[in-house]
Amino acid sequence: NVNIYTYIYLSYFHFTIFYFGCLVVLIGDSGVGKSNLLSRFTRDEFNLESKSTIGVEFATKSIELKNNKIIKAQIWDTAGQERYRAITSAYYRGAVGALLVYDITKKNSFENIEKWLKELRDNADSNIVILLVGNKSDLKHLRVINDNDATQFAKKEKLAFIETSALEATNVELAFHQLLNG
Ligand SMILES: Nc1nc2c(ncn2[C@@H]2O[C@H](COP(=O)(O)OP(=O)(O)OP(=O)(O)O)[C@@H](O)[C@H]2O)c(=O)[nH]1
Repeated sequence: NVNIYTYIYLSYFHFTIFYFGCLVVLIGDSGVGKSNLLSRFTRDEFNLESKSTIGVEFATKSIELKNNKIIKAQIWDTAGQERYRAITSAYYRGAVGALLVYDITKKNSFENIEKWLKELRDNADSNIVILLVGNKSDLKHLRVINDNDATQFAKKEKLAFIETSALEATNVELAFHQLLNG
């Protein structure tokens, strides 16, 4: 039971994909740092007390690819909270890439990657490029997921893998570029 406002909302987003071309989605548990990866990449901003995303937020940025082509990437930050699942899964369609994010200090967020990956594979186009991202690499003393476990998992699932810190701006640019360069 989708109401008329939801239809208008969805049509608007689908129009913007058509207009901007390259859609990337950020996926993962609530609190892993998706909103901050987006703000670091698009505005070079970090927010220590960022609020939970409601539904979907987006930002755009022009990126120069390896082949010198300049594309305008539209990046959607989807809410990690369970209650928004019904809205966000509709947005996977049409995405060329996905950053699948967990927090290196939260075991649950890594265990849930399997669930996110399934949701992504069930809803997204089959040729979508997926990058596994271990965020908050600055919190070395709180690390519970070592990069070996993540590398193993990524290999098994045929994903690329990178660790980032939105706080220290480590590998954030690289992650988006790697994703869009395919
Ligand atoms: N130390 C550290 N903290 C981070 C980093 N990235 C995000 N945070 C913090 O983690 C908390 C959650 O970040 P958000 O970006 O709001 O997380 P989110 O995944 O967008 O959460 P939802 O919108 O609920 O899905 C905030 O307090 C951020 O300041 C990072 O790289 N290092």
